[in-house]
Amino acid sequence: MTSANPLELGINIDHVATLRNTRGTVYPDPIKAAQLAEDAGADLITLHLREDRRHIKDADLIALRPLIKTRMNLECAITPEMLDIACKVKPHDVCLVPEKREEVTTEGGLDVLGKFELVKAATKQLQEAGIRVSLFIDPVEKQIQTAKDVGATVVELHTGRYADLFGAQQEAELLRIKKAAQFGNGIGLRVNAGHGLHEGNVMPIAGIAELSELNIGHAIVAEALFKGWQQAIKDMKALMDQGRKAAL
Ligand SMILES: CC(=O)[C@@H](O)[C@H](O)COP(=O)(O)O
Ligand SMILES: NCC(=O)COP(=O)(O)O
Repeated sequence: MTSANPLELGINIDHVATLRNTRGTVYPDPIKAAQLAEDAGADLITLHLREDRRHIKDADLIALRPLIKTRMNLECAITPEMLDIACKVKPHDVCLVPEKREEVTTEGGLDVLGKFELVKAATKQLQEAGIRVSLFIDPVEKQIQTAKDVGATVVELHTGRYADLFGAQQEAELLRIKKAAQFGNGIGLRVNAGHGLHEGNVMPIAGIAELSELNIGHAIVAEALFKGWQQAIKDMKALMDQGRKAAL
């Protein structure tokens, strides 16, 4: 029997801020969402400070940092501005993600291979500030190995393609993610996963014993509209536990 890594749930609060920003009100408050999420069992809070600030604002990040009881995982692009902000705010983790202004949401993983020196320098700068660095990458062994080569200790596998597929194609992508997680674990990396996960597709991903953390946001905010924020988080945790147990 495979001994599984404990599986943690990171709640991404980006789209609480999206709803707030639609009218420029102060509600719903992403800070309150983060605190309620932690009380409901979230193991960490993830937030993505995008260059265009379409949802999370600098003020959200700064206000939340001292209030975090679990762990803050800041997602950001590799730019001097973002690295400077990260080194000032000092979240527990930074997950470096690719970013294009015109994208609706993150479309793919970071090309660590193609941006080796840039990623290596950013990783070093963040680690020297005491921040653990994760790289958001596609489930590709060469990208995982290169993540290790640039000094990252964590990778987050992009599950967006898995989320968009169905049937045999989704099964094939699930196997690709599983093999990537096994490879990453095998070379000593902490392997996380995220993007596009929801109640209907999370269990098979949770069943991958080599994964340590799932970051989920959009679908939780959506479910919260019908069952409430904390119930949506508790239900997702329960599905993750079921998925993990079913695979052992
Ligand atoms: C990196 C990732 O998949 C998400 O965490 C990211 O935050 C998606 O961007 P939006 O939250 O802007 O959709
Ligand atoms: N890194 C993935 C994440 O934080 C949340 O992605 P999503 O669930 O909002 O698609």
